[in-house]
Amino acid sequence: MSAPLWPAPTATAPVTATVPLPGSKSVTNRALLLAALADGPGVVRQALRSRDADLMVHALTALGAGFSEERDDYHIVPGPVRGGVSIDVGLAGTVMRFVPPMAALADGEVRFDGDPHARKRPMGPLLDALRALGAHVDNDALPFTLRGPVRGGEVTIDASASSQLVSGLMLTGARFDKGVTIRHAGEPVPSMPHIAMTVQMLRAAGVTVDDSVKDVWHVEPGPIAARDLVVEPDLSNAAPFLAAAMISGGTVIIPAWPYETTQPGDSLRHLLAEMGAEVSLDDSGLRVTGTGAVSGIDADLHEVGELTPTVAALAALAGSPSRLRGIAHLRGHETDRLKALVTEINLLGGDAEETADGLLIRPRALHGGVFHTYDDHRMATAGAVIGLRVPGVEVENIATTGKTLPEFARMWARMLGD
Ligand SMILES: O=C(O)C1=C[C@@H](OP(=O)(O)O)[C@@H](O)[C@H](O)C1
Ligand SMILES: C=C(OP(=O)(O)O)C(=O)O
Repeated sequence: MSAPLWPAPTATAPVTATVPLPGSKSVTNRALLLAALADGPGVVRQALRSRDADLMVHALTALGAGFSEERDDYHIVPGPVRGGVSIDVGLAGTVMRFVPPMAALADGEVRFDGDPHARKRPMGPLLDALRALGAHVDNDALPFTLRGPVRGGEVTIDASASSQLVSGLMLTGARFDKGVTIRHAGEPVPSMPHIAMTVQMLRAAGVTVDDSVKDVWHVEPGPIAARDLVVEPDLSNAAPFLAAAMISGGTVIIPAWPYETTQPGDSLRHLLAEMGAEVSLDDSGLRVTGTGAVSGIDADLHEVGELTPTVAALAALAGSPSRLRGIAHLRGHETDRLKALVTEINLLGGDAEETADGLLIRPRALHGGVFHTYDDHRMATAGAVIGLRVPGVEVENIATTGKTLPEFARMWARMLGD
């Protein structure tokens, strides 16, 4: 049975809206895992509530942590890490890469599996690293069964497919007897701000991390301090809403935009300005005002790959060509995002082309049609962005936004004044 179609609303007037956003997926899932490994009970406030966050809570619960909820706050009581359990990672990169190193602390086997496409996402370098550190793992991708213990020490890993391979080892690293030293060898690691986020959150939990040498990260063994922390809004999920301001010639404000952050979504301030928006940040939040016209862009998105679907949607509506570079690793995301974006933009009459490491998108008038989403939350929001300008776009399976933003369709309607 095919997934239902969501008629994407068109913007009939300039969008003027303030859009508060739920917590960051990346901060939430790091904070939950660190809390489960901490030296006492902790609190994660304004956490994201979504499929990826739920999968993390279920995984950590299976491994022995206690969770109670109060609105969007989680109270976490760590416990000894226990084995003999099965974990569903869904399609969540943060669950499939962050939880196995923790499971290597368990007293028995832990079995991992996920959605059909999760079996295709890169896991091999992480599982090899866990083997090199002492674990037994019976496969090179999902599904696999892992048995510790891991004593820690030095390991070399090719993390060019995903920064999460490094973050995963670091997050549990302090709990290995010998800590962990990770050396990257290979093409450049993508999404470095996400590694900076890992380092920053570990340090905030009292863990000693040395990242002074390029491509080497050392995590000292020791306790992870329990914390009471507030999660920042998800800046990557701000992208489609801010794009709406640009396309419609309106203004969108995202409250509580942090002045300092490791979230890659902060780069939207520069990217959208380059594409023609007026952007300002003050105590009321981030304000983006558009003219209705979008300029094409030549951008290296290697560090901020998860912004690509929105930038590509804007590029498909732009008045000049765009070149998006440094994003070959997006082929291993929720779906092959380069292929998916080219296919769907071109099905609507656009002119997009895949390159070795990115996309070329040239201006061409688009028409309505079905925008397929491949179980990718950011493909769904990209379809919604195009639909604001192009009548008759129907996004397949808008519910896939539940991976990180279950309220997307309602928030979109509210933004448009419905
Ligand atoms: O560590 C994280 O929270 C993330 C790292 C990035 O992964 P890649 O390095 O695989 O791009 C990013 O794209 C993903 O959405 C979240
Ligand atoms: C790549 C992404 O997710 P994941 O955490 O599953 O890797 C994303 O959200 O764009």
